[in-house]
Amino acid sequence: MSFDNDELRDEYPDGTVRLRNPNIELMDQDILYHLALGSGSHDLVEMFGDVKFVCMGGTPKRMEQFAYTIMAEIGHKLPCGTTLQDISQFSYRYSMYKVGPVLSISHGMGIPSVGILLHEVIKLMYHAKVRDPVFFRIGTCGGIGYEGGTVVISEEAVDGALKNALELTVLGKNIQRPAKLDKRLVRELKALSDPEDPYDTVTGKTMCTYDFYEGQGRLDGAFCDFTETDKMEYLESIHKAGVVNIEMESLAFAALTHHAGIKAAVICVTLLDRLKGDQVLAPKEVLDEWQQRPTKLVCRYIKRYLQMKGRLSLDGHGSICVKSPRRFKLVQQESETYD
Ligand SMILES: O=P(O)(O)O[C@H]1O[C@H](CO)[C@@H](O)[C@H]1O
Ligand SMILES: O=c1cc[nH]c(=O)[nH]1
Repeated sequence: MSFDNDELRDEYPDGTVRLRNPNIELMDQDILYHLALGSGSHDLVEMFGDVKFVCMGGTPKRMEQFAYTIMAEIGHKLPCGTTLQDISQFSYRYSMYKVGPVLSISHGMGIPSVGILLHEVIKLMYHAKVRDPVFFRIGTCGGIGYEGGTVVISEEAVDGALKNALELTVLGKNIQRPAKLDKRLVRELKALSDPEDPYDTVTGKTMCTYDFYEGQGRLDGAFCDFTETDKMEYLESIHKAGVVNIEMESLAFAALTHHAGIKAAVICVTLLDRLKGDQVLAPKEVLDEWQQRPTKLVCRYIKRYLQMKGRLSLDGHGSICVKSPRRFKLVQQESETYD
């Protein structure tokens, strides 16, 4: 198992995030407006320089819960009597929590929302001089041929017409950005799924649409100009083309991280099988439990990374303890044969 972004090493040997925008370094300060942060008003290196993992998901609640979960998993301690603070609370747009090397951020719904956030988080990584960050989207989706509760790791993202690129209109012209995800990261995450998990973890193509209803071929929106037969023909055709799930952010997530040279993965849980229906019918408690599933995989990955780097070790009972140099050696040996 390797955690280095080898393909990008040649381009950015020190691992820092480079912006493909010469304007930024000429600016006196850069205001990250939607994060309520700025390079002039905040010491971004001090605040974020140790970040390694950036985890994003749709809702503020999910990402707050994720922050507390990862805090317990890696044994991160807060000063006595304090709670995690939403760093971006005064943006009133996104929520952001920091737990040691992990950032947990809500991205809202859809490509425009996650796109704006990615511009600012990628710039944040640059200003903070973060090295080789790994980005995860922890989401929900509709399955194609998979029951609710299945975890899907995206191999690539495609749009509603099966194009593997994000199309943007810039200065009146259409440009395309390849929506590629890191193949090795997909394999590493898949390898962390446990045969004992009471649900399947699968990989495949993820379709990303601009809409939840008509865009995903639902018959139950406020408008619908197609028949059930049209819908089923479309869903069967994308299923045949290798699409295993549909959601609404992966295209921008894959395209913008790839353009920035950042390793990224998308892990979603299915809320229903779209070949069987349109409405999300599972009870709230079941949906809440399902949403923990992608989180578990990401926690395993982060813990494994910290173990390999000697920043975390587990005792024989799976509880977290401060590693001794000897134990670190053992962890390293185990890790080398891990993949
Ligand atoms: O659960 P999240 O991360 O919000 O993702 C999925 O859920 C939303 C639709 O309900 C869309 O944003 C879709 O991509
Ligand atoms: O069907 C679904 C479920 C969750 N999110 C989506 O975008 N689609």
